[in-house]
Amino acid sequence: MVSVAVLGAAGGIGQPLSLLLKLNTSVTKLHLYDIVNVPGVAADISHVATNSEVKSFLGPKQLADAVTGIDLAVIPAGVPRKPGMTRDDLFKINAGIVKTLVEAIAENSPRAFIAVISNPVNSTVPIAAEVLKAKGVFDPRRLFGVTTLDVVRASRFVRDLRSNVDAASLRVPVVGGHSGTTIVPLVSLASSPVELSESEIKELTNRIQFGGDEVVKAKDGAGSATLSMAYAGARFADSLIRGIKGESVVEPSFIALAADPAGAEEIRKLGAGDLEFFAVPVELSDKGVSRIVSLGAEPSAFEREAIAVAAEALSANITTGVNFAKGA
Ligand SMILES: NC(=O)C1=CN([C@@H]2O[C@H](COP(=O)(O)OP(=O)(O)OC[C@H]3O[C@@H](n4cnc5c(N)ncnc54)[C@H](O)[C@@H]3O)[C@@H](O)[C@H]2O)C=CC1
Ligand SMILES: O=C([O-])CC(=O)C(=O)O
Repeated sequence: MVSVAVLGAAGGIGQPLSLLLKLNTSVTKLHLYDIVNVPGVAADISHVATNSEVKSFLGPKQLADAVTGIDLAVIPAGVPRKPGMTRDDLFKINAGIVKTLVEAIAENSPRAFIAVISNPVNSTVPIAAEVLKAKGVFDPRRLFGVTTLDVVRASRFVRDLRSNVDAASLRVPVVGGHSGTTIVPLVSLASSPVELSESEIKELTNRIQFGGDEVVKAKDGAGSATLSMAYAGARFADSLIRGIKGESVVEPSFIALAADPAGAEEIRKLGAGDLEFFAVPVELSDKGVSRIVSLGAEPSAFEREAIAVAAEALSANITTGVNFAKGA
């Protein structure tokens, strides 16, 4: 019995993500919320022959009901990029949207897991944390920035370089944040060894860091990644759901490092310093983050340098989010 709400369900990500969640047999209730078009999306998805119940919630008056009695809220609400924009350019609009949605979750389902997709994730997750703190219900183990698309791209882009690699099973830990150089793939620590030259690793790292731009450019004004993001979001939601059901699952995610202060020490020493938030591999359970998983070995010198670069940019992004939420 797992109830999931998708907030922003009528959007480019929201629609295919909701469909994939309808196919997830662990989901028993699916609440679809948006400020436009969601009754049609919900009616359409509700005809898919799986056992879950789909309900539509339209507009701010139905927001409280949309997030009542839920175990997990997935948030892809907000505007996407157009060519020439950075993710940070989305802050002005998306910051307020995420704040409002998280306030509603805090008031109606304070124990729900929250998975934030809306960009800029490096700032929207700190906003969500501040909102939850202000409402007195912040549990760092239950708040997640969804960085799965970076992990998905890393596996797939390695496969583009080496056709003997299985993109579906290769796991590359990706740490840091979710924009440009804050995205740090640790190719040297992949789940199975990947033999690449130094220049290939540099190019691969750059491609993973700026993978979102490839899609923004190809869509030419019609938005950013939606289908691969729906896949990534559904995969992350499924990992959270498997955790809720008692399985132990490991996924990288952008979290508050307070979720596991002892486990965070390794990444702090590697360059995260005193940052409050960082993407790290986490083990999930019914409590959310059960621990930050050790990287298992030292990243390469190139990767350590990339972590230092990421930390500097992340610090500013986090402060922007915190200041917004505090009204500073
Ligand atoms: N974390 C990640 O890896 C990724 C994040 N994104 C981000 O996801 C967000 C959504 O992208 P798309 O689905 O392509 O955009 P979209 O514009 O197609 O859909 C956004 C949806 O949010 C809804 N919305 C707007 N304000 C809302 C509110 N106050 N409450 C509820 N719903 C609201 C809109 O009506 C629309 O249906 C963007 O911020 C984008 O940058 C996109 C790809 C990857
Ligand atoms: O690039 C964007 O704006 C959307 C995104 O976060 C991604 O595709 O990784």
